[in-house]
Amino acid sequence: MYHIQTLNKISPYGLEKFDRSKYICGDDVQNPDAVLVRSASMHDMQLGDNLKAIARAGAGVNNIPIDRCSQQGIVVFNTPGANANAVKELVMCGLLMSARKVYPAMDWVQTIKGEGDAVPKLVEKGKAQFSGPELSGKKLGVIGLGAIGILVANFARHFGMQVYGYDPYMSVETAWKVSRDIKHAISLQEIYENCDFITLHVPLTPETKEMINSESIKMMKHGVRILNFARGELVSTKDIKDAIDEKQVRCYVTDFPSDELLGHPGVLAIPHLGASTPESEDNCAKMAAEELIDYLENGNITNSVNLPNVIINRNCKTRVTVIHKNIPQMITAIAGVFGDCGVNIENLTNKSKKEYAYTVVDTNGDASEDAISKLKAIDGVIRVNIYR
Ligand SMILES: NC(=O)C1=CN([C@@H]2O[C@H](COP(=O)(O)OP(=O)(O)OC[C@H]3O[C@@H](n4cnc5c(N)ncnc54)[C@H](O)[C@@H]3O)[C@@H](O)[C@H]2O)C=CC1
Ligand SMILES: O=C(O)C(=O)COP(=O)(O)O
Repeated sequence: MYHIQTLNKISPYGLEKFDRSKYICGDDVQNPDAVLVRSASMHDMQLGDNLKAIARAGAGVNNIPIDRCSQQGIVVFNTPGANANAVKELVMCGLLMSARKVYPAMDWVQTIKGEGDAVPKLVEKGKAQFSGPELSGKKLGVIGLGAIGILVANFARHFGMQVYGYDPYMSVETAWKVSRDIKHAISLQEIYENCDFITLHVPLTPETKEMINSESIKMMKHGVRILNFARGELVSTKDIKDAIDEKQVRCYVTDFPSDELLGHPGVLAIPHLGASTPESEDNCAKMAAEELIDYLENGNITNSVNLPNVIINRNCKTRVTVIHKNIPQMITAIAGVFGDCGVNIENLTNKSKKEYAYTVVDTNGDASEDAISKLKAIDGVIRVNIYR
């Protein structure tokens, strides 16, 4: 039996992928083979020796100790694009809310309840304080043109916005999806200096942490509106509050409220609802479950953030997979063990990702305990798994 521990509420649509004759799933599962998680922080968690994989049903993996996982040979998956449409739709709502004063206006209109027949007149009188600009003709800067950024950039054109996109790491495959009308910004400065609205769609990394700070805000247009549906730590809380107080920033829409931001005028705080739609929860859970199942049962890796993607049909009696450091002589050493044990290799695949690599060996022979011990003893080998 495989044991799957869930750390957040995971859509049943994903959980039902696990065949109950082979899998036990639940939040109380101990010593799991794999963990299914959304935003719960795993940084302070012990990662047991039996743990082989973690699947993040979602995009951001900053809640997972990736380095520790790699060192322990734990494969970390995410579900690229599975919640992108949900986030895009809420970003559009955020854009509208940052311009038109819908939220404070709706609060205000409730205060005239009880005024009877005077309500329509009071509405017409009171509405003047809530006028806000249109999006059409304004410039939107999209930072990060991944699954979400591209959808946001392409959609915003339908609001009549002029869109600038910035992503120095964009793949060619991704570039094909960007509409031709989107201006390719070659620097962040170009976005900061030109745009009336700026929306962040980058992962939280040491490079992007607090990328919005007093220095970057200084370069922006007076009265800029900033949207953050990516991660709270991308924006310096102190600097954004100061910039709002100085009217340099007109509005900050964030899906990641902190105590200091709540109640601050000019901040529109949303309780991390970007991916909270049934459609996206289903998509993410299904994709995450399928990734775990194919890894646990076949050793195939799809959408891992710390190991290379390796998907090979299984048509041999035995598969042995090795997670190891990406250093010279590993393939020779691994193949040598099979040779020494008299086992013929039918197929050997090796792929690497940064400091780590993955080797899959298929054979019609058997992998003896002796062979497995020898593989584990190779300097640089982190984990060996057998699939029969
Ligand atoms: N509010 C919510 O509920 C959700 C938030 N997110 C957040 O949004 C982020 C983006 O999600 P996706 O678009 O699905 O991820 P993605 O991986 O498809 O796209 C991220 C893009 O950012 C780019 N990038 C990385 N560093 C950059 C930098 N320094 N400057 C400019 N571009 C840079 C990458 O090249 C990539 O194209 C996630 O990492 C997560 O933190 C994602 C889903 C839901
Ligand atoms: O996918 C992401 O990065 C998200 O932020 C979504 O988080 P959630 O799964 O809604 O807790």
